[in-house]
Amino acid sequence: MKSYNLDSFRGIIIAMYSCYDVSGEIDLAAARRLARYYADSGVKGLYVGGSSGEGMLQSVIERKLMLEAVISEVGDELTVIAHVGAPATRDSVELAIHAETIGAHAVSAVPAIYYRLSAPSVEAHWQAIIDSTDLPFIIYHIPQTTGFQLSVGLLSKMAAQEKVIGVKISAESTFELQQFKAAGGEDFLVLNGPDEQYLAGRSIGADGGIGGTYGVMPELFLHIENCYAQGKMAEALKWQFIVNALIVELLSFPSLYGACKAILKLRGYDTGEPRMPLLPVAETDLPRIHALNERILGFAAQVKGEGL
Ligand SMILES: CC(=O)N[C@H](C=O)[C@@H](O)[C@H](O)[C@H](O)CO
Ligand SMILES: CC(=O)C(=O)O
Repeated sequence: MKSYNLDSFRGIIIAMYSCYDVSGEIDLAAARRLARYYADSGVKGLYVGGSSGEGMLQSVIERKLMLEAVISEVGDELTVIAHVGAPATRDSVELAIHAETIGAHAVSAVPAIYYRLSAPSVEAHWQAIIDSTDLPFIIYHIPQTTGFQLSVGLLSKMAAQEKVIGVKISAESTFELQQFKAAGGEDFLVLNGPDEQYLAGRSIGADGGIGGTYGVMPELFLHIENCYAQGKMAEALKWQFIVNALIVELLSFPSLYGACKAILKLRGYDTGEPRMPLLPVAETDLPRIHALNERILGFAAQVKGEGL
């Protein structure tokens, strides 16, 4: 049995976008405002500095600042998971220690990127992070970007440790998700990564999800989760399909994060542009962003009207 409160990690956790000012520097006030917006939306938590959070495009100091802004605003209300993955183990360890010092609820990390690493190397990397704090640790498995295939064997070995409470799986195989759940056991969390498969992942064993597009439509994912929890599968599926059409549109822009940030800006949350090499939305695409935002807001109002 894990001694951590696993329930605080079950549910909808937004992979939060980073906030920059006009010159591209971390914007602390904007980060606090965005975190507040999310806390008021009713989600369970925030995942800071991951893929959507552009942690890999920031310096160690910038990553600390972004996390500090979020924790100071919502650390008492939401579960805050600090993604500390970095190419160098020592940077990850520094970030993990900092996260613990300022009150993060868990740390998480991808395998060290860039080098093609062996499983023992990835294991040692993760172990150094785990050993550096008393915080629970969530593995971040995203082979399509890291190139590292996490085996069920290594997952099982990691999951046997008290501090390793779960895995966020962004691979698109729900079979793999189910195998990880089976290997980890009941008190090991499996968190769904691909937002397009939230309901599929949940149905086959995921305890919740961490996703980037949740950040522009938290109400819709909360609704899918509520429908699922109440056994209303047809309704849950209907909304997953609506969400998927929206995600397909989001993915049609030069960068997904640029599109999501442009939508947030329309709602009064200016988080700046994504960092290069991620592309912002072009001026000529703004009418399409506007229309997409209206559609999402319309669905959010509909869901609110339906209650549950
Ligand atoms: C690479 C990436 O950003 N993955 C996110 C997390 O796993 C997802 O939330 C996607 O943004 C989402 O599923 C859209 O494809
Ligand atoms: C974790 C995740 O979904 C992301 O960082 O985008």
